[in-house]
Amino acid sequence: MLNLMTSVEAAHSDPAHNDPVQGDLAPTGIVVDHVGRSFGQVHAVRDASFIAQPGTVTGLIGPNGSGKTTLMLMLASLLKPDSGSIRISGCDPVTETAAVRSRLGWMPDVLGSWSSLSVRDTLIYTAQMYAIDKAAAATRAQELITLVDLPELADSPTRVLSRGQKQRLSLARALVHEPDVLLLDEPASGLDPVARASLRNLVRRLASEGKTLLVSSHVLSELDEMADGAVYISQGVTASAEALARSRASARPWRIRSSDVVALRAALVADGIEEAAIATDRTELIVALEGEAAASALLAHLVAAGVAISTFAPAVGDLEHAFIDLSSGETK
Ligand SMILES: Nc1ncnc2c1ncn2[C@@H]1O[C@H](COP(=O)(O)OP(=O)(O)OP(=O)(O)O)[C@@H](O)[C@H]1O
Repeated sequence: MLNLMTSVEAAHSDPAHNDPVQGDLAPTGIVVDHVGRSFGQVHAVRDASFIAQPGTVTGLIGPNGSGKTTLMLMLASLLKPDSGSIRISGCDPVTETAAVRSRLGWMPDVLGSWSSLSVRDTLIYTAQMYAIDKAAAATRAQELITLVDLPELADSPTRVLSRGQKQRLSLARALVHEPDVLLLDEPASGLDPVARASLRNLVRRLASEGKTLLVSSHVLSELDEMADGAVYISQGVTASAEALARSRASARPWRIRSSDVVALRAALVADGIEEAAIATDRTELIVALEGEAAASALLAHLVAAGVAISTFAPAVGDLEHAFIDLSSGETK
């Protein structure tokens, strides 16, 4: 199961959190400390703090308009924060822009591509922009074409690519210079199930190579499977450790299946769950339970009562639960 919110917890529970950059933490990965950015009267990001460690995948989740893209643009050195500080592999995107860009790969949610260039030439020219010589750029382009599975389209102009194929080219482009830190904005958008599975494998592989990945997505089940932790942002503010702890302990629906639904229902009622609080979803019963300990205790009681249980699992993933729970309340 996902180790929910470890990244943001690290930032909020660290004694040096008031200034994580000056604390004991090694200046690697991504360190965001009380960052804010407004556009006129619109406070797109008010107060964002978190740490994403090397070798991990961190999800960035939040409702529409909560500041995810603005935050990513600041991390990518494409937008200057009004307040706070950012470190990418120890470098400041504002004062050490070139160093940050050489260490960071950015996959935007929509690929701005040169439509008449081929996939291969797009990658070669991108590599050359990072001062990779032509021969090495051609070799790197071929490696990436294989990696993201675009061999048939390698020499076609990018304008013929489908949305999903453009996503794969965008990811390849972000990887051209072998960055330490990767920002992926909605990477699974437009991908079919097979391409999503290979994206997930690739993301995990990049993390196992020691890279730091920050992935924003609205497809929470997708993130649940690939992320080690997540940062939740709402109205430009990252969730506090207290809000996350409350969310983890709050009631969430569990799905229970038995070949004998009548016996299952009776056992749930005998365990103190009100009849009205038991929902039915086809062959399964759904009950709200507060935390893992309550779920373990109920399962033990049902088994001890002799009910044959074939499914006992959360009805929503960790991230979806946190998202729904945190969206319904204050984040700070
Ligand atoms: N250049 C800009 N000028 C004015 N307002 C902006 C600008 N960019 C973003 N905003 C506003 O800042 C807020 C945060 O936008 P942002 O795109 O960062 O959200 P998001 O979390 O990425 O949203 P979504 O999930 O819908 O992609 C929104 O209210 C948006 O309208």
